[in-house]
Amino acid sequence: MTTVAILGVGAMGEIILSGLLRAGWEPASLVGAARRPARREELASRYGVRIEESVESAAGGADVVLVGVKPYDALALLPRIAPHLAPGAIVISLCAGITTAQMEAELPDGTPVIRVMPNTPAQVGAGMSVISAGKYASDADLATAVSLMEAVGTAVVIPEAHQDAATAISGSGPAYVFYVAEALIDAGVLLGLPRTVATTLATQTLLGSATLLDATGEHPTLLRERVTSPGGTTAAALRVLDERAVTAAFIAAAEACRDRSAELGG
Ligand SMILES: NC(=O)C1=CN([C@@H]2O[C@H](COP(=O)(O)OP(=O)(O)OC[C@H]3O[C@@H](n4cnc5c(N)ncnc54)[C@H](OP(=O)(O)O)[C@@H]3O)[C@@H](O)[C@H]2O)C=CC1
Ligand SMILES: O=C(O)[C@@H]1CCC=N1
Repeated sequence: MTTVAILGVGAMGEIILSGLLRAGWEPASLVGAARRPARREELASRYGVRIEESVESAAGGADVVLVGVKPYDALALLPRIAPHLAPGAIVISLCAGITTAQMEAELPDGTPVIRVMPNTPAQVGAGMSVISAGKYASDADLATAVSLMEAVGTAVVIPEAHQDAATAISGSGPAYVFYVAEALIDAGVLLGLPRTVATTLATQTLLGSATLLDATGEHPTLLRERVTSPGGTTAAALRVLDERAVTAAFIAAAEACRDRSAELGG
């Protein structure tokens, strides 16, 4: 049984914890570390998992150590856990921007380090994780990380140079989608729909469209054209989105996200 320690059980750490349990992982194979007593009690009673105060004792003995603290806390945490790592333990960072080389520099020589950028749909088994190996991680270590993240969704291995770009698309991407969902719901309410109805319509439209895109493998342009009847309603709406430069706004937002990720690492 692979044992996993999650250091920093905040938003993302809790999602991975709950996602692994949902995927059938044994509570005994998981341990978390959280600083606040109330948070430790909350997590332990919600998940039946051991939650330690100390990152050192949570990391000690684990096969996989997941670093789920904020990027600017991560590098200070690694020297603390370094003396407690089990031989062969893999350190997996979830932190935006922090490079495997930066982490390796804070850990004993030869420690296998893997960088993962997950996303929040992992909570429901629909996550998207992008994974890059550090210089000491073997193919077997990489396979362990892939199989861990596949328990909570889809996982792909990418060159580390693409991690900041991937963060701009899949890591932060759910926030853009929820932003669109909020906009559609508010638009529906403005047009007179009850909020519950607007919410159902927006949610199912996002879900159905993503499922269609995935299931058919068709290009989104073709799928969009199929919605757009000549002289009809969709063309009228899309003209407004183009006039407001929505595509350009998404590109600029992704660039800002990528740059912030690089800055967090720098
Ligand atoms: N949220 C997301 O969608 C994604 C986040 N990530 C990455 O995940 C990481 C966490 O982000 P997120 O979950 O959003 O942030 P949160 O602030 O929700 O979580 C960070 C957690 O780490 C805890 N923490 C910090 N230092 C320690 C310590 N020494 N011992 C124990 N716990 C500690 C914090 O505890 P306390 O509450 O006491 O401060 C907090 O609960 C980041 O590096 C981020 O880049 C990656 C992909 C997606
Ligand atoms: O906002 C953030 O910094 C984190 C990383 C990717 C998603 N959330």
